Amino acid sequence: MRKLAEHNIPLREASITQVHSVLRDGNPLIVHTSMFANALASLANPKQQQQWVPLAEKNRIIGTYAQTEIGHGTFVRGLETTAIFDPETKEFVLHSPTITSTKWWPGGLGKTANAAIVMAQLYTQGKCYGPHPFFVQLRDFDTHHSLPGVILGEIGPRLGINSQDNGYLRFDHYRIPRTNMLMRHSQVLEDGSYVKPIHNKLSYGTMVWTRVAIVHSCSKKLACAVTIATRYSAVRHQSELVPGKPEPQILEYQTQQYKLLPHIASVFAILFSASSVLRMQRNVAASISKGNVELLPELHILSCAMKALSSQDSTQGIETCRLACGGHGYIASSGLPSLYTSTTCTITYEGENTVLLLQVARYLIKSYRAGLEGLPVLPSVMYLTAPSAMHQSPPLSNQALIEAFRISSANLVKETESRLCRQFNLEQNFHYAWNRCSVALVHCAELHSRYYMCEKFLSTVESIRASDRVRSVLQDLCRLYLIHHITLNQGHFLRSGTLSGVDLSTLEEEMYELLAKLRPQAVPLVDAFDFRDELLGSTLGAWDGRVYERLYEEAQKSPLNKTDVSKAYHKYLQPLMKSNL
Ligand SMILES: CC/C=C\C/C=C\C/C=C\CCCC(=O)SCCNC(=O)CCNC(=O)[C@H](O)C(C)(C)COP(=O)(O)OP(=O)(O)OC[C@H]1O[C@@H](n2cnc3c(N)ncnc32)[C@H](O)[C@@H]1OP(=O)(O)O
Ligand SMILES: Cc1cc2nc3c(=O)[nH]c(=O)nc-3n(C[C@H](O)[C@H](O)[C@H](O)COP(=O)(O)OP(=O)(O)OC[C@H]3O[C@@H](n4cnc5c(N)ncnc54)[C@H](O)[C@@H]3O)c2cc1C
Repeated sequence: MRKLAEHNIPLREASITQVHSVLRDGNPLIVHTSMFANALASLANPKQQQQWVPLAEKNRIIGTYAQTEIGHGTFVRGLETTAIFDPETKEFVLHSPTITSTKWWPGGLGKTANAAIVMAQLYTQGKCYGPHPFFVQLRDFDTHHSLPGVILGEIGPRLGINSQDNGYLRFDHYRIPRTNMLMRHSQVLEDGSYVKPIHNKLSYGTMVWTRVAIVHSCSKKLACAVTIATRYSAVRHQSELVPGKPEPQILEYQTQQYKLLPHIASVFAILFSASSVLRMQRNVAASISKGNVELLPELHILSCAMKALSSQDSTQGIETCRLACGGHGYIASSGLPSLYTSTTCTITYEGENTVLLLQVARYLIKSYRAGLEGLPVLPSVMYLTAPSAMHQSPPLSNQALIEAFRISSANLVKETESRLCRQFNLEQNFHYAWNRCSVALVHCAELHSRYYMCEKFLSTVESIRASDRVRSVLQDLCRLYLIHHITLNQGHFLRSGTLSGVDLSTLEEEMYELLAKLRPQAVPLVDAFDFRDELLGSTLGAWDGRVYERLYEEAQKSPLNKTDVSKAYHKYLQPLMKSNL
């Protein structure tokens, strides 16, 4: 918090800085500095912002975002917590009517937060208007005791991020003033009448914002992992590449280069996509302020697509980096296990990936059908029904590969839409037909998302003007990324006829050449990420390469090494050894 103040970083921008990496196993303030701060900024009206934002910025109020319940995370419309307006007292009564309505998971809720943005079903004048956000004080601001009518605690140990005190929360007819409903987009007036928003998903805005922040954070986490594994691979010597010759750096092995270099490339692909979505988010936020919500669906879909792809890629990349470090990758002091546990959760939270990809697929199918009917569609999906442009670029050039992605993606959407129609004819029910096609629909969403990411990588690299040599290295890296993802998805390109078997062999050959060409750039590339050793927190990945010394020094800090003979010897081992069991 002191660092944020020193650098004049507003609270709601903290999550896209490295500040939360200071803590190794989750940050109890991350939801306060990200979702809570953003919810106040985007869902509260100006008067409410004046009331709460300064207190949140001074950390008098520490908040969380309490939406998920034990019974429902994905299906937000299914939330059960109620907020019933009482016109007599001009208050909302918050209540948790069932066990499944217990709020479950919010970060920092267990012990840290004294307030929350609570998503609850709004009832007024006897009618339910769906989930809405409310500012709710949970603990006394001086004593930190939970308030009467509020029951809360921590949910217990998790796979990782155990310092984040994820919590549970129940309400027992807990009253809050009417003015605690966040009223920027929709309102309940004093007489209980409801004023609806200009778009009924504006109250989900904090989720959209967080998905964009997650994309950015995934590129940082993956950058940490590739830095550790690449530096280690330059220090580690093992086996013989040529019999009788000295043991080479493991980075000399082609298989090791294949494990690391595509993930170094992936850091850039995710980062450039994150920047593009962030720009769009800022534009949409500005438009919403002027009452224009036209681009909100596009932002929602793009943020779902990029959150899903980046969380999946970074998690897989981090695990590959851990495996690439052999046994030493499994030790906590390598930093890789905690990077993994703090990244794999991004696949689940803020919208489980499969669910988000199905949102993307729904948009693709709707846009494809609209395009066929000649109706207007938004820019990112115009290509689904636009004429093919495959032959305009030199064969297998970067541009041709992007076109191959585009056409294959359009082809897969077309094929899946036909399957959906056939299934609909059999089932006579759209929802059952949709479910029966959902694996294929997820593949459509993944290929569309990959196309977007590849396109952003290429266009960003080509726009670099500062240095020819930097651009040249990044061009090679981008080329490797494109070819790598084509080889991983060969079937789609063969099916669409955009690439032949011979093309794929040629590209594969080029990929192996690129691995060798980029090998000397591997260490400089990760050094350029410029992580301080303190932030990296890794015995394997420190700048000076003193891997073995650091591993040995770190082992000395193990509590078991405080004494030569442990207590357990006297208590258990010695009796066992003497027991003749
Ligand atoms: C270290 C990382 C850095 C920063 C991160 C900060 C903090 C990190 C720590 C922890 C964070 C974790 C926090 C959480 O997890 S909070 C809880 C998050 N929960 C979710 O994300 C729930 C996911 N579910 C949903 O979002 C939705 O319910 C849905 C699945 C997307 C939609 O369900 P569905 O039943 O289909 O839809 P409806 O609700 O009826 O919607 C119909 C219609 O609306 C469109 N839609 C949906 N959402 C939005 C939106 N947000 N904006 C605009 N439009 C939206 C939907 O596409 C559909 O449109 P149609 O035109 O097709 O009808
Ligand atoms: C570390 C962590 C931190 C979190 N922090 C917060 C927080 O601060 N605040 C908060 O409110 N919440 C938080 N959450 C909750 C999180 O947002 C939810 O766990 C997440 O949205 C997934 O919902 P769920 O758990 O209900 O999973 P479910 O939706 O039950 O998913 C289970 C399975 O069902 C599948 N499924 C569900 N619906 C569909 C569908 N329509 N079609 C196809 N398949 C489907 C999913 O793909 C998945 O495989 C956190 C969770 C974690 C793990």
